[in-house]
Amino acid sequence: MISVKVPASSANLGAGFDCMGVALKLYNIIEVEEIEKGLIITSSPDDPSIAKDENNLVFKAMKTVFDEVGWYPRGLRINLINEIPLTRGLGSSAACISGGIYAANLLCGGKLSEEEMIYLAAKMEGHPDNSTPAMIGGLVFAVLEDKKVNYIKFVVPSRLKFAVFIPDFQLSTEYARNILPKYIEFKDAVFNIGRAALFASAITTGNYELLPAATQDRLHQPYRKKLIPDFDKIVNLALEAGAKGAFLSGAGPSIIALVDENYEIFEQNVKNVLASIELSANWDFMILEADNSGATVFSVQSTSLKR
Ligand SMILES: Nc1ncnc2c1ncn2[C@@H]1O[C@H](COP(=O)(O)OP(=O)(O)O)[C@@H](O)[C@H]1O
Ligand SMILES: N[C@@H](CCOP(=O)(O)O)C(=O)O
Repeated sequence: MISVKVPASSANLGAGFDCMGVALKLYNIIEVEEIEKGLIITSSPDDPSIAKDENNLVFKAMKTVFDEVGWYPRGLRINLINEIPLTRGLGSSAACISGGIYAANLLCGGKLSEEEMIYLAAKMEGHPDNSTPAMIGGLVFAVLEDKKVNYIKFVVPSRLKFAVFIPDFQLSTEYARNILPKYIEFKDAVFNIGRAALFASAITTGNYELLPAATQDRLHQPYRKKLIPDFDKIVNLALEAGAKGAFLSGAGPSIIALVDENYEIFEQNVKNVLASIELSANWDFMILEADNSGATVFSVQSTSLKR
């Protein structure tokens, strides 16, 4: 049995739609084992949206590796231990895809390079900003090309924290992508380009005072916030509590805020306000650090199956 640990991820990071994302210390564990025959899939906690057949996202990701290398197990047992909330904008799908590809590559003897795995995952997900940090960790600037992903990984210092606000309702990424406009005004494109560049410079040089300006967006949040009634209240709450920027996590509905070393004061301020304001949904709140490792082998136990 091979066990792989794969992190959650928060994509876009404000202005960097489809090209910036960070891995977070919140994990799924994917356990895989070759068996004599058949496909057995279990998950905990179980969730009706998690398929237990060949439609399962982890299995589909594993199959892309088997198809790529031309090797197939006789049968497969997959056990999923899920900490990443599903369909909340925290990269649960990317964790399945990158974790499944990473696990399958281990199962077939490591035939794919890291670059090939990164590309396979981004191609399957459709954008590289979740799957790449889920695979390699860190805060990643990434662009999906025809046959590869061009990326830079930045190792995030522990002084930068990520406050995550998670509501009790789901918003599928597919739906949240379909509502985006096909065309935007030139000035909105220019607005985002500048802030994405400013974000990359501010985060890598530690100029966190620039982050509130650098995390503003006109490409996706103005459209998606209409689906999240408490969006403005939560963003303003975080900024007033001292966050260095607050914005939609991925396609939402979760909201994420950047917090520096004064995070304990921030946390207390947020908890006080969350308990007192009227909101349309119940919101969980946690402060996470960035994960700088990505998908890793959690454990390997020798399998009983002899070829
Ligand atoms: N642990 C999991 N096991 C199997 N499938 C999963 C798991 N987590 C997510 N998925 C699949 O991914 C879908 C959610 O993907 P998506 O809408 O992109 O949400 P997110 O913002 O969490 O990535 C779920 O409906 C399910 O099909
Ligand atoms: N760039 C994507 C990111 C989706 O992230 P997820 O965690 O919500 O799947 C988008 O904004 O659609």
